[in-house]
Amino acid sequence: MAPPTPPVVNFITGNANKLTEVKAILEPAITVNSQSLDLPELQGTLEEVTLEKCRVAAQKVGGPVLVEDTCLCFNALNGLPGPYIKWFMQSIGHEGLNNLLAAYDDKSAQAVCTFAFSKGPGHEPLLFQGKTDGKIVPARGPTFFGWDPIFEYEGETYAEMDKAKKNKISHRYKALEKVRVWVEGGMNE
Ligand SMILES: O=c1nc[nH]c2c1ncn2[C@H]1C[C@H](O)[C@@H](COP(=O)(O)OP(=O)(O)OP(=O)(O)O)O1
Ligand SMILES: [Mg+2]
Repeated sequence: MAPPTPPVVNFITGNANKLTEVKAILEPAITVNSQSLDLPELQGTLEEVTLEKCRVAAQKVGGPVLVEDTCLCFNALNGLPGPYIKWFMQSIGHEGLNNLLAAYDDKSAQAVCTFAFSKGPGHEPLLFQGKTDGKIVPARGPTFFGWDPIFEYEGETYAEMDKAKKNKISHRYKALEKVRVWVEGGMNE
């Protein structure tokens, strides 16, 4: 008998680094197809931002979609920049993000990944969240993925870390574990 075909998800993102990690974590158990769409992102809580992103993606694609929104939350700033980290990264960069915490002793932060899956237009998305605690440090390591160089976990920044290691402890890995269990369990609501 032929082996069963793995389930397929359609991951919508404009970020090639995210796609690489999602494939590295889920495949071969789950096949990851992808479409690159630049989705508008609302203001609000991380859950609201991700839910709306997923509704819009389902509408545009006209079928089942998986999307993800990533937040970097500084504890001293009550969770900011949070879902706005992309704009902070683009405008003030690694050094500016460190400077935001200069007035505080508490440099602790949380990386949060929220995936949302919708069966298609009009179907309310389901959320899957993963969090990893770390701290904000001056940049160390290669600079090709976002804030990886300033997020330190157990003595190493995400950027210094071996990719395979990041994909075993990251916010994205923890969220995708929940996605995987749900997909392999038959994707019931
Ligand atoms: O593991 C990560 N390590 C370092 N940086 C990261 C990571 N994951 C996302 N990032 C960056 C990308 C973007 O600057 C912001 C999240 O914004 P976010 O809207 O989720 O990502 P995006 O707009 O690049 O892609 P998408 O098309 O999926 O919305 O944090
Ligand atoms: Mg985005």
